[in-house]
Amino acid sequence: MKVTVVGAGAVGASCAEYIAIKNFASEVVILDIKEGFAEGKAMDLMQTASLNGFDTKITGSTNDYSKTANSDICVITSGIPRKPGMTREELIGINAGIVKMVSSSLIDHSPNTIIIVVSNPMDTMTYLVHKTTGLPKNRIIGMGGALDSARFKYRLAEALGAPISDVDGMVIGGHSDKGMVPLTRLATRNSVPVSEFISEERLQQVLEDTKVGGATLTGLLGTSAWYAPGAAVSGLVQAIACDQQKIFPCSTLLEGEYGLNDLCIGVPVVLGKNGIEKIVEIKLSDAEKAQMQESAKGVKATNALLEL
Ligand SMILES: NC(=O)c1ccc[n+]([C@@H]2O[C@H](COP(=O)([O-])OP(=O)(O)OC[C@H]3O[C@@H](n4cnc5c(N)ncnc54)[C@H](O)[C@@H]3O)[C@@H](O)[C@H]2O)c1
Ligand SMILES: O=C(O)C[C@H](O)C(=O)O
Repeated sequence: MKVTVVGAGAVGASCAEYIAIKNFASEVVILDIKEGFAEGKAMDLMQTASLNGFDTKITGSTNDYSKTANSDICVITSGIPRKPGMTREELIGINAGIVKMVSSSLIDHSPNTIIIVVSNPMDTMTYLVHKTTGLPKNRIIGMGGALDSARFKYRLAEALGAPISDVDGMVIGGHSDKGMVPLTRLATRNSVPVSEFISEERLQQVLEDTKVGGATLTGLLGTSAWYAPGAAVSGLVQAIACDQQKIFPCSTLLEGEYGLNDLCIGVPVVLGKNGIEKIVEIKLSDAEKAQMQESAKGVKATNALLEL
């Protein structure tokens, strides 16, 4: 199993590290445009192999896509991150050009690959990869919901005073400060609805904190987060590489599902060896449906800025 990660920055390196530590891939290639940067990150990571006990071979490449040839899975993290006070949508001007160029170069060398899009604004970048590559929809996956759900569980556990492993919950919708739809109605502590343990008001606070999870970290760090994003990507890569048939909320092209068309947005999907094996349509309440419609409006407004 060969995995390419484009972008050796904070998220790309974290993602490569988690993939290696989980020890399911034979090879990870990290590629970056900055001279020597990917090679340096790859060497540093390889020097953790004996310490962390993995056999995955990590190599770096300065913009040489021949090194990525025949990758089973490619992850796109190249592009600029936001700074405090910015929205993800403001990154479109620079990141669209980068993602377009990177996705075509990847496909030139790995025509059968599955692409995971991370660069922001992620839902729009995922849509752009569809328009650029024309790959079947099961082979283009946007990562956002897995991260947002992890943050939701973190906030739920905090509110409940419970261990995170006792908590389950999912965030669907757009990966944006306003567009996320944390499904509080379906969140549970060991199968019991969380509303049995905390007030509606506290749950609303959890929802609000979850939606601005990325912005909160950007304010603290001065740039956006990388550990949880890297871990979330590695979870998707592992589910595909190991044909786990697990459900994750991912951004995918909708063609009528959830009453939405012609956009990529986060919904639950089953991930396995073919990428997106199935879009899972769960029954939403009227309020949740309305939130999804609103979220889709936001994503479509950003998509409209693309020069296709
Ligand atoms: N979808 C998500 O949940 C999620 C989570 C975190 C970050 N992100 C996004 O991921 C992107 C990367 O974030 P980061 O913190 O790693 O940024 P970073 O600046 O640390 O790293 C980005 C890297 O991309 C490289 N790059 C730029 N243009 C390139 C090109 N044409 N080809 C190859 N490499 C190129 C840069 O040299 C840099 O090393 C940002 O757009 C950020 O908003 C998304
Ligand atoms: O918040 C960001 O800009 C980066 C990423 O989308 C995140 O949610 O951490």
